Order: sequence, then structure tokens, then C-alpha cells
Amino acid sequence: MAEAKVLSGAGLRGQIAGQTALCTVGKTGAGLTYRGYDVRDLAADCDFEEVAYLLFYGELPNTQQLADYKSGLRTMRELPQALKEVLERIPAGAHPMDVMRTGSSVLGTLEPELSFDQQREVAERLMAAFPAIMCYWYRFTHDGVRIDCISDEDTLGGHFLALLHGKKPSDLHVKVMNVSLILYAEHEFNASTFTARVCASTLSDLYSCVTGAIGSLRGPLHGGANEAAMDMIQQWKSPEEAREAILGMLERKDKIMGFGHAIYSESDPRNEVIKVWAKKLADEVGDTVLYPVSVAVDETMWEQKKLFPNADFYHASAYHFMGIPTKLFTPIFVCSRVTGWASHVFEQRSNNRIIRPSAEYIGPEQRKVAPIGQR
Ligand SMILES: CC(=O)SCCNC(=O)CCNC(=O)[C@H](O)C(C)(C)COP(=O)(O)OP(=O)(O)OC[C@H]1O[C@@H](n2cnc3c(N)ncnc32)[C@H](O)[C@@H]1OP(=O)(O)O
Ligand SMILES: O=C([O-])CC(=O)C(=O)O
Repeated sequence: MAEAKVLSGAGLRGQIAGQTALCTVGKTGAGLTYRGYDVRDLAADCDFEEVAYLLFYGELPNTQQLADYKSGLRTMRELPQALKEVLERIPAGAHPMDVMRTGSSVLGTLEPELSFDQQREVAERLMAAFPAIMCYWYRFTHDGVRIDCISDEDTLGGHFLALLHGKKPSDLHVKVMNVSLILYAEHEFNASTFTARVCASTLSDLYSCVTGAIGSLRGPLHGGANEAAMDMIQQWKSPEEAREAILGMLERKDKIMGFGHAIYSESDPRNEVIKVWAKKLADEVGDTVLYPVSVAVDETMWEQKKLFPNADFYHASAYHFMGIPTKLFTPIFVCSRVTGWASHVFEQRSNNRIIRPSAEYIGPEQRKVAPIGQR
């Protein structure tokens, strides 16, 4: 048996658990890169589909490749009738992340991955179908309508907004969705991606890897923080009230959702990008409360704890200004991160060994089983 070392820190922090060519997080001089490209440049200049292509195929597409890629993805947006029927049976009060998890799992029964040769096709199918899975369920259970799962929107972000709102989205909103989906696409060995890789290492199918990853992303310490941040900032009517409340929460040692990070120590590079777009959207809707409240929380957290907003914090107000219901915030993360998860599954499969660490045993000494009457 290989000699196992006991780790000093909880949460496997700082341990290298494998190799990746997909992404760097927090490396000096480059906060976040996807296959060598700074995420800020990608968010400024690309559509989400370009980034998905980069992650799946290794290079950015040229004009023709992108056009072909987008039109291929557009043909994969419709949901099978059997999946629509399952979605209609999920109660309106269910958590939408449970809907995404179920949607991924059911699609896996209807269109299974029969061979790893199909892996990219399955990943693209999931990516194209997720907005409809979310919106079909949401609109059926909340508005009583069976929406058309097809739209003529060119991008996935525009498609999602069109399905949700039932009308053509503005150019500004489509741009913000592209930015958001790019920022959330990939982040090395975060909890949900690691879940996907562990599942992949058993040679399981891609739907299982993605379904498990959705479960990990759902928690408020990970993807669920964007919704939790929204619930928090929405309570406050002014920056002064927000500041007072944050001081009280810190005094009580409450966690402030949307702040801090397991890897970044000074700032999250995604925050500076989404904050700018949240401000543009605040100006567009004439907001005088939510954005100033967010800034007050941001400033108070830095002043008091040197804690900074992570990717989730300003996503909350940005999504809200686009009329997106809070409970759909984390499912949007799924629509994006499925590209990162799938890319990691491909990478794991290309050089696989089952992921199976050891545990340090801290339980009772070995003992004898007493007959039941003597216990
Ligand atoms: C896309 C994403 O998934 S980004 C992450 C989204 N999650 C959140 O926003 C939830 C809020 N944040 C957190 O819970 C944490 O910062 C995490 C989970 C992101 C990172 O956790 P860790 O790496 O374990 O950080 P850790 O808990 O060691 O933080 C160090 C110290 O800062 C404190 N701290 C960290 N984040 C916060 C926070 N959001 N609010 C208040 N205090 C915090 C911790 O309590 C700890 O203090 P202590 O040393 O006095 O105990
Ligand atoms: O890396 C992490 O731990 C969490 C995160 O920011 C992400 O997954 O985007």
C-alpha cells in the first residue's frame, strides 16, 4: 500500500489533487485564465459560445467555426416530450436547482451516453437544453404556460432571456448574459468540478458527473451564494441601513454571502467585471437603492474584514435588474459551468486513475461485538 500523508489543513486547502490544462485561478499576474486567455479579455470580446468552444476544442473558433457551432447548438435546444412531462410534475415550490439536477438525470435516461466517443455531443446537448429545462418548468409552474423551447436567439444567453420573459431581449441584456456565462464557465478544482471529476474517475457517464456537480453547486457556500446575497441585500433600504446590519452580522460572526474565497486572497477578478455591468444595469433601470446598498456592503466588508466580493455578489443585483427571479440565479450558473464540468470530465477520462484518497482514522480502538443481550 502507498504511504499516506496526513494533511494538516481542513478542506484539502492548498493540496494539488491533479493536473489541468483548462484554467488557472489566482496565479500571480493573471487572476483567472481559461486555456491561457485572461477571463477579462474573453468577457470583453467574446460570446459565451466562443468560450465553450475554447474549453471543449482547445482553441478559440474563427468566424466560420463559430457560426457553424452556434447553428449546431441551436438545433439541440428542443426538449423531448417525456422530459417536459416530468418537468410539469415537479412542484412549483421545488428548488430550481433540484429541477436542473432532475432535468440532467432524466435527459440521461432518454438520450444516454453510450460511448465516450459521444462525450462532446452530450455536453453540447446539455448546454443547449439547460435554459429550456429551467424556463419550461418555471413558466409552466409559475405562469401556467407551456412555452416553446425554441427561440431564434443567436446566443445561449439571449435564448435564456427570451424563454424566461417571452420576448426578444435587449442588446444590453444579451451582452450581460454573455459576460456572466463567460465569468462562471470554469474555475479549476472548485467543489462542483471536483465532484464531476471524482464521478468521471469511476468511468461513469457524463450525465451522472453533471448531475452530481449540480448537487455540489447548489449549496450556499458555492453557487447558491448569488441567491443568498440577493436575499440579504434586498432587505435593506439604504446604504446606512446596510452598513449597520453588516456590522451587526459581523459582530455575531454570521457569514456574509458573496464574500470571501477559498483561493483568491485579495480580490476575485470576475467581480470587477460584473460590478461594472451591474452599475450599467442599475443606471438603465434608474435604481437608487440596490446598487448603492451593494457598494455599502462591499466597502464595509473590506474596511472591517479585508474581505472582498466574489463572483456571486454583484451577479445578484445584475440578474435582478434584468428581471430574473432570484430562485433562478444558481441554475444560470449551471447553464454556464456545465462547460467547465464537461471539459474536466474529458480531461479526467483522457488520463484516468480512480480518485480514491485515504482517511485518517480517529474512531474507537478495535473491539469485539458483544452478543445483543449483553449490550
Ligand atoms: C462561485 C463561488 O462559489 S464563490 C464562493 C461563494 N460562497 C460564498 O460567497 C459564501 C460566503 N463565503 C464563505 O463561506 C467562504 O469565504 C468560502 C466558503 C467561499 C471560502 O471558505 P474558506 O476558504 O474555508 O475560508 P475561511 O472560512 O477559512 O475564511 C477565513 C476567515 O474569514 C472569514 N470569512 C470568510 N468568508 C466570510 C464571509 N463571507 N463572511 C464573513 N466571514 C468570512 C471566516 O469566518 C474565517 O474567519 P476566522 O479565521 O475568524 O474563522
Ligand atoms: O473556486 C471555487 O472554490 C469557487 C468558485 O469561485 C467557482 O467555482 O467559480
